[in-house]
Amino acid sequence: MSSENGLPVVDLSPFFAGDGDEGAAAARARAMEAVIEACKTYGFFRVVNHGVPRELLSRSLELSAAFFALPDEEKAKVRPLPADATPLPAGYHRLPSHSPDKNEYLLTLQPHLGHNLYPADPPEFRQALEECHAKLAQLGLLIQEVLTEGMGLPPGFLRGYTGGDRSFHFLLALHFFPAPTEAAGSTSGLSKHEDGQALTLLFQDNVGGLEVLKDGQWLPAEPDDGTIIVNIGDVLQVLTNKKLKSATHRVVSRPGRHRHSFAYFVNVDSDKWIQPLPEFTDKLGEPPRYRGFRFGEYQRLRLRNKTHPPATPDEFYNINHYAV
Ligand SMILES: O=C(O)CCC(=O)C(=O)O
Ligand SMILES: [Fe+2]
Repeated sequence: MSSENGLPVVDLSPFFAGDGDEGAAAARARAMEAVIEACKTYGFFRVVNHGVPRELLSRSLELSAAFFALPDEEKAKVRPLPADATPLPAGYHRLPSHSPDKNEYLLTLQPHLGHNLYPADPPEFRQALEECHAKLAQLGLLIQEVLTEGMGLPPGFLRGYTGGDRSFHFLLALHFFPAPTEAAGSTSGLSKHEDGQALTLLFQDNVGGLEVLKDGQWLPAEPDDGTIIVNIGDVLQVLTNKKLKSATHRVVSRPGRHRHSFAYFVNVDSDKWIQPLPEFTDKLGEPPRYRGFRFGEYQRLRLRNKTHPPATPDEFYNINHYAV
């Protein structure tokens, strides 16, 4: 594992090498170990040779920037259905003006579910979004298998939480507004938070601003073209009783710079019961650090953070709601 730009870097090429490839098994074991180590210490890592074409990442970011540069009335045409009409509100969202977070985003669910609303302009955006869903879903599955094996769980175990019909994996194309000059360094593009799902895959343009909390310090997760950043979400932190870390992160906007990123969330079936697994509690003689909960309930609470933002980020719902 090398460490570049702060975050550990893991080369996934051994997982794409044929079985007959000499040394592939040993290289896979080393990569798996690097992933687990990164998830225990940072909760974040960067992947290279991940199987998602670099060209798709840059094309998607450019098309997304073209969409968000449209006048507000154009973007508003991609208006989401009411929150209770779809599992998650697919479409264009601008956060309420009193929100501490200054960003807007387009949310899409897995295209085959038929819930998505796509912008008409730019016309190529829809295809890029659909390709991102397909490729990022594959990468998500690969990383889940690596984590499953690396944590000593039976094959397919994590996929059992995330792979069912009611899994609403979602992709956010995000646009962060420039920070006002007088508030440089203080205005937040996205307040500090942990992701609520199983895993997040992220890529960004060259502006920067994503920061990860590690040992009490904010560590910049600088742009590095063609790489994808992976982070653990709350569900994996709870299942592993905090062996894997759902790290706190934020986006600090920069004066005069518009920032674009894509975040793909490997989601959990809403009816799944989430609680620390016996492998990481009873079998180790350690008490559970969380009480169990239905994932759908947590997801609803988290969604309220966006639709009804509290006055201060410290009042956001997070996984401590279930801590014991
Ligand atoms: O845009 C980024 O770099 C991070 C986005 C993020 O943390 C989120 O959407 O949860
Ligand atoms: Fe996040």
